[in-house]
Amino acid sequence: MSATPPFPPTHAAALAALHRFVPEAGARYATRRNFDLGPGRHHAVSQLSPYLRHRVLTEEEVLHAVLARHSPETADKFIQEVFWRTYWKGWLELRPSIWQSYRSQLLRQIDRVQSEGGLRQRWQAACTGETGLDCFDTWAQELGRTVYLHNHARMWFASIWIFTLQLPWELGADFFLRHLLDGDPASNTLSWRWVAGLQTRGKAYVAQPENIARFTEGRFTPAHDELNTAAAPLDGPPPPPPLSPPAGGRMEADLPTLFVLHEDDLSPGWLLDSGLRPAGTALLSSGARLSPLDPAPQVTRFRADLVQETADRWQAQLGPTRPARTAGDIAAMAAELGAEQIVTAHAPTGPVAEILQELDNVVQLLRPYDARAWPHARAGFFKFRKSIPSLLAALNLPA
Ligand SMILES: Cc1cc2nc3c(=O)[nH]c(=O)nc-3n(C[C@H](O)[C@H](O)[C@H](O)COP(=O)(O)OP(=O)(O)OC[C@H]3O[C@@H](n4cnc5c(N)ncnc54)[C@H](O)[C@@H]3O)c2cc1C
Repeated sequence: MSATPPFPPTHAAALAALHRFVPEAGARYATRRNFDLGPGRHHAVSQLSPYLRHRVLTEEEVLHAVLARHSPETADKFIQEVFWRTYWKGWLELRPSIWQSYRSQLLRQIDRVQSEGGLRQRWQAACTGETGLDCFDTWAQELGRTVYLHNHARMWFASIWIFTLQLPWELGADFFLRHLLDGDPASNTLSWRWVAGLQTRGKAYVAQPENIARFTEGRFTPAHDELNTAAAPLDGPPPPPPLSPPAGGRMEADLPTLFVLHEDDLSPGWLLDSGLRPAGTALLSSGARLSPLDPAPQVTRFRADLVQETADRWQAQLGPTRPARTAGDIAAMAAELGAEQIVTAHAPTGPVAEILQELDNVVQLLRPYDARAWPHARAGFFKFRKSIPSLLAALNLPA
């Protein structure tokens, strides 16, 4: 197996991956998506998440491509999965305090790791894949090597981390965020909460040996006494009530403008089409703020490379460009250019949004797709799902 992950940081590679996968997005995806056959054999799923997460490809583009080939009924399962991403993002956008409390609990758990030797050893063994549990260790090492994990492996891994190894869920979410190329504040934090039983309160996801054996086609056959199969959900406070969805700002097309191209939205065509003519562009990648611990170098490099590649493709319309890591970098560039406004695509809850919040005069423009979808993310996915037909209808999909 190659040590090089199959995710070149380019739009062309993202499009090629989409076109390769589209024929599989119908019945085959529905029947095979839960099977994890191991690295190099994830052909039943799209592996588009590193590109979708950074919006090198947008959800709309992917839905368009799939529905040009399949009926909504045949591709129903795949469409729903794409909307899970949209839903989690909207849900966290309406409850940003969940991200803030995850971050502060993570700091607390990292302190514990430093002061409690036993916890530190168990955490290190889990991160390096040396717990003695064959399936878990293999997934930890696969993640380290390929910077991707199949969805089912993520569920089993998180469940074993929390219930069998009895490690704090925040440390597991952080381990994923630092190693996944698609590491995402919403999908990651809320999926870990869901496995733990904090998201759908009282209902945890507890990995079962038979399920692992079946969906790995016998690659792993953990014994019953190796896994804690009768675990109770973790206890925690109920989620706060939803806030109002973000309204999105309005730019003044005639003002001298600095554009911030950031890693949460790397498809700037819609902004340029709506009249944005920047005097210059700051290229914002927040890799270093992902975690108090060091992210995997592949993750920070992938993000920075994707931002740079996007800037190269749109170079003619961006003015002079320069990498930025902090609010101070952005403010300095705005001052040098004499910019009177800073315009950017709305950054959802997470490190990029935190950097932008440190600036005064930022206009964050909200994609119509997000503006339509996020208000439906007030409750569970079951309710959100009912709005999928109307959200699809708004996309002007092929007849
Ligand atoms: C504990 C845990 C942590 C996770 N952390 C992340 C994360 O940090 N970043 C991330 O992008 N996804 C995360 N997921 C969701 C999901 O596992 C990945 O999006 C999916 O495995 C990506 O692989 P794919 O592109 O081959 O998916 P496919 O099966 O081909 O699905 C197509 C697309 O639908 C979306 N999607 C599919 N499943 C989910 C899901 N369960 N939740 C949200 N969106 C989904 C993704 O955009 C994906 O690219 C996590 C899931 C779990 C259980």
